[in-house]
Amino acid sequence: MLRRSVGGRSTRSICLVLACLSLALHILLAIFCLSVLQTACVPPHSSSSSPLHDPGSTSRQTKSSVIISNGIFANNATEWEKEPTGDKISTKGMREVDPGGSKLEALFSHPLYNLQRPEMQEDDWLLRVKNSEDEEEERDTGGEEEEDILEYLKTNWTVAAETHPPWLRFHLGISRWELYHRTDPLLDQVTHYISTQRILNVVQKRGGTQLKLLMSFPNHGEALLKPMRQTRDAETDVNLFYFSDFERHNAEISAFHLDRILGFQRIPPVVGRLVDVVSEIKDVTTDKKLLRTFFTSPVGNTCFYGQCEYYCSTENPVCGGPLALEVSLATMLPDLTLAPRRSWRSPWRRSYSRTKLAQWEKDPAFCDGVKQTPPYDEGTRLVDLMDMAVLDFLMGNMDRHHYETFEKFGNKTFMLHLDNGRAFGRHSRDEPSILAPLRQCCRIRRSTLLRLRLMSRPGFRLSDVMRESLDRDPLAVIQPLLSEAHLSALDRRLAMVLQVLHTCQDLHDDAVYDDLEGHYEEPD
Ligand SMILES: Nc1ncnc2c1ncn2[C@@H]1O[C@H](COP(=O)(O)OP(=O)(O)OP(=O)(O)O)[C@@H](O)[C@H]1O
Ligand SMILES: [Mn+2]
Repeated sequence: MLRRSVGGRSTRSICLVLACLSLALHILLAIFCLSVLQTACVPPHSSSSSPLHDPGSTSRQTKSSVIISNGIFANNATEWEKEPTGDKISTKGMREVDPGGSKLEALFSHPLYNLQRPEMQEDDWLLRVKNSEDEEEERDTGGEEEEDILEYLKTNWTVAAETHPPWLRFHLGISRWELYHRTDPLLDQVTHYISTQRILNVVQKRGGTQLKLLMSFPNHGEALLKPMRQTRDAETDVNLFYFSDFERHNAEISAFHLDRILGFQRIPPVVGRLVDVVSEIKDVTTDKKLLRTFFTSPVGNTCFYGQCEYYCSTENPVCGGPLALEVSLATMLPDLTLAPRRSWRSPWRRSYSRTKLAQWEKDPAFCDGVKQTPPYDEGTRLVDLMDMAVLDFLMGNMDRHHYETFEKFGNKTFMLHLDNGRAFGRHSRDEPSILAPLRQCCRIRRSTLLRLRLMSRPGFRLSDVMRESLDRDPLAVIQPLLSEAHLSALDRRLAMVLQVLHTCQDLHDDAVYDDLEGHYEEPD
């Protein structure tokens, strides 16, 4: 009996020990599984989640890279050079895309987006830190309006760069080849600055045809405001000519994101903001002509219309709801007194007439003449035009009558893609005539071609990376900046661009302008 009870107790304790052991093993197993799962969920580049920040990108150079002839260059690009059309591209030489991860990060981590910059010479920067001689000169030439800014620059350009306000660092970072470096964290700071800083003053901006406001912030920062006039989904009326269409604030924002995704960096940073039409415009403006146009609508919304050529009337008011108004804010470029710009008429400019056709619409060989005409006869200007045609076709922008360049750089520089307000008007129709430059010239930068092909692949799909990029804009919490219909139009149009390029490559040996030729640098 005693023995049985002793035997029973020891069996019970053995069972207890076994149970504890099994429990401990299960807990260990659970901890292990959790940690493995968690690791699998961490995106390939852990990052800050701030808008537009490009994680893991603060270092400007990648390990294996090619230096290229006209200024730009790539890693392991040769793998790509041999590839035919988008759908046939192999994954050779490509970073694996984590199916659950960020496609935008995967795109921006790709070697084609981490091309090594050429070494910058002093005169490749638009502005330079000043010395006392420059200051003297400026005192003599500056206009009254600019004096404040010049005074500010004079006293600040010599101090440590970190103390410069973001807008000034943006200006100081403009180079011969691009407006900003895509991986520069400054981009985040400048958009954050203009989307959050107190608005000190508002005046109407002259030039152009539609209402635009110039907003001033502390530390002399400035931004160009375009207001929301219609809902995101409102498609342009089919009976409206391109030159009568409303400008859209979300088009300005989306164009900036698209330009950056295409790898161009030719549009100044644009960000959305919700402004209070009374406390942030009416109460602070010193523009009496603007102030006179404020009124309260029948439903109690505060509205205004300003003074301009198109749509500045009581019938076309810009209204808060009742006070909040969605706007786009574009970072201002350096003042023209500091960095004069040249405006160029686009060879493929439309006629801006209801009845007349432009020369390029009548002459299929139009490009032959353009190719022989300066500045398109040498350097990268012609391929820059092609890049712009691709950008405009993707976003349906028919309003590219002019483009600008910085005078300082002569013809050896990039083209600014300003004024994108008439883009993204229609998603249900594509406008093939915007691709006329590409179709007629059959010329494209290799780096552009390869990036376009990359974005036609599911892992880097253009609509997906655009959606993700636009989601980082402050206005995305109200409503996505572009509707799904506009996003899928991007994919459809990209396929059309690639088709045109495919045909070009079949017909012409010189269709691809090789900006990626060069020698590999061994990883260090
Ligand atoms: N970010 C910017 N920084 C400095 N200047 C700018 C900026 N954006 C536009 N501008 C200047 O302001 C002018 C007018 O801007 P924009 O072209 O956007 O206006 P618009 O009313 O749409 O013009 P248009 O009627 O000619 O199409 C431009 O030609 C350009 O020179
Ligand atoms: Mn315009």
